[in-house]
Amino acid sequence: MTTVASDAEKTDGDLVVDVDRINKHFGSKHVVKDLSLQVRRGEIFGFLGPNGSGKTTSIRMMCGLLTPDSGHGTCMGFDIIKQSDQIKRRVGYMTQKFSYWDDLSIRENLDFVARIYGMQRRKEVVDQSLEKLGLSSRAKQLAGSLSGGWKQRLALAASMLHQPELLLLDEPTAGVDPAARRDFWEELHRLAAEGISVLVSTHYMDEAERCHKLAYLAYGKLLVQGTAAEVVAGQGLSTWAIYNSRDSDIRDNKLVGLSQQLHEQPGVDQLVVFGTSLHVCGKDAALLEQTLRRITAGQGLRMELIDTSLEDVFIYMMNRSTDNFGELS
Ligand SMILES: Nc1ncnc2c1ncn2[C@@H]1O[C@H](COP(=O)(O)OP(=O)(O)OP(=O)(O)O)[C@@H](O)[C@H]1O
Repeated sequence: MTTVASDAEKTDGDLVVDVDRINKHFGSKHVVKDLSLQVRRGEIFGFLGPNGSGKTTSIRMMCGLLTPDSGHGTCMGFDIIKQSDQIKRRVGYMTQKFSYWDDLSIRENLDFVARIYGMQRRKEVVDQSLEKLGLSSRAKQLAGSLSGGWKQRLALAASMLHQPELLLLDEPTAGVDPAARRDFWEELHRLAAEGISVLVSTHYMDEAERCHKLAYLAYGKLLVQGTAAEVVAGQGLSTWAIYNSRDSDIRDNKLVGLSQQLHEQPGVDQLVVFGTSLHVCGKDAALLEQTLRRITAGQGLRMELIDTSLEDVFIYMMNRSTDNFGELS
């Protein structure tokens, strides 16, 4: 695992999550393997990785919602194994499958959640929540008639009602349109600025780029962690974009043919068509350039060295971990 984060200037008092070599099995399946990770106060920490790579299980263990088989750690200063009750009270959990009552209004839904928590001064708490999450104007609207984005906002309000210090968001915006996703993330950053820490699992690259830090898991192993820029730099990939010189060539599928030609050529580690360009990545920058110049010569193509994107890196890591599955399992 590559750790590329540098946090020397921070003190340990900032740590909200600090786990050391935690493991989880489900039956014979080793789902999380020796996970060590630290999350700081006010940090939005994103978990990425293929389906079933252990993101949700990791997040749940770090917050005392699931007991690790081995390893140890703290969450908000409490022991994740012995003091899970104290942790649970301070955590807000929003899952993809947040259930609200369609035939209750936003206000009634929040009031219901406040009753479940046994909260005092419910009206005041609900009013504050409506105000804080910009839901006041729709307080009387039935939850069932809300768009996906507003439903997510309601789910966030419900998970924040008891004023948790740490939020767990499990693919919170799956199926929500980009504009609503952007609003949701602005809200998360406002909360983080107030000192609330957020652990979020996602498959969306735009969301990954909005996290302060990222962890990439595959087959239960943490492969890399750090800021988006650190994660990209850590893989040391060189990336070229190749375009058709003429728009008419797009219809000829020239790039698909080129992709086949480049497959398994020296220096070429990855080929991905991105819209009207082909992204070609490789670890050995000089060899990659040599190969590209040789193969594209005289084909009427334009090529340009570009910044490697987070998406290029994640695809690369995913393919690599699949190749190394035997070694990782
Ligand atoms: N309660 C459980 N009992 C048995 N197996 C489980 C349980 N929870 C998770 N698993 C298995 O553990 C593995 C990791 O699951 P997990 O939900 O942590 O992955 P994930 O990375 O969050 O996946 P996704 O992106 O699909 O949400 C999967 O193979 C899953 O089927």
